[in-house]
Amino acid sequence: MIKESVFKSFDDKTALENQLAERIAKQLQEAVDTRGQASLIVSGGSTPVKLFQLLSHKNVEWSEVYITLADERWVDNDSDASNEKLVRTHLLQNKAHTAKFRGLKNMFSSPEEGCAMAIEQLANFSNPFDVVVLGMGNDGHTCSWFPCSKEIEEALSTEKLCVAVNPGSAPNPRLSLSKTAILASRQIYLHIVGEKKLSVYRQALENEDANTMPIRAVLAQHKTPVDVYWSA
Ligand SMILES: O=C(O)C(O)[C@@H](O)[C@H](O)[C@H](O)COP(=O)(O)O
Repeated sequence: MIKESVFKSFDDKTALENQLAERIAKQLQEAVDTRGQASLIVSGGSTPVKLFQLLSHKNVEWSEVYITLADERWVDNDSDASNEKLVRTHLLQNKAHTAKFRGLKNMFSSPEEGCAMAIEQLANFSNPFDVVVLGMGNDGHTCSWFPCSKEIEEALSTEKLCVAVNPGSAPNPRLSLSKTAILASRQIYLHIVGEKKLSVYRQALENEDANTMPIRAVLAQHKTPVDVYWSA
């Protein structure tokens, strides 16, 4: 059993979202105050929508905040499957509309071909990243580290910041930040909601193999602080 991460439990998702948005905004502004800029890595999926909306209203010097994605589906940016579209619709609004968003999807026809250009997009981001917000799937994936993909070992071992992934169990080829990129951060949050995800999270703590339970690559490490925010 690993115990490196901090587990915060909330009775309802609204309380979780309010506290997490407050904490992220504070950390971003502290980064701007201390180092002149901040970086925020966010995930797609359905879980973070309300969190994005709350964050977009926070008082942060957003024009000094660089934002990118933990992973992206290789679809057009106006597709409903696009994580960039999700971020543009819910996060880059209100006070946050001045943030410097750098997407991972580009004009290349596959994530394999687009990988180098996506890495270039990260050149201005502070190293380490200030805040990373991850989600988790019911198969234990985070980012696009799918246990079913042939690229899983590469995603968890490459020194490169991005990796192309072709998941067998989920639609669309993807481009994902690698484990190396994600762990090069000051703070990681894992944002999960519901009993099913709580049980997957518990399984990940017990399962010794990160290739079959990739979220473990984030949970079972001592380098970067991870706070797990869970609500029923
Ligand atoms: O683009 C994506 O799909 C992701 O970034 C992915 O890692 C996501 O965070 C989980 O699959 C959880 O997704 P839900 O929030 O929809 O459960």
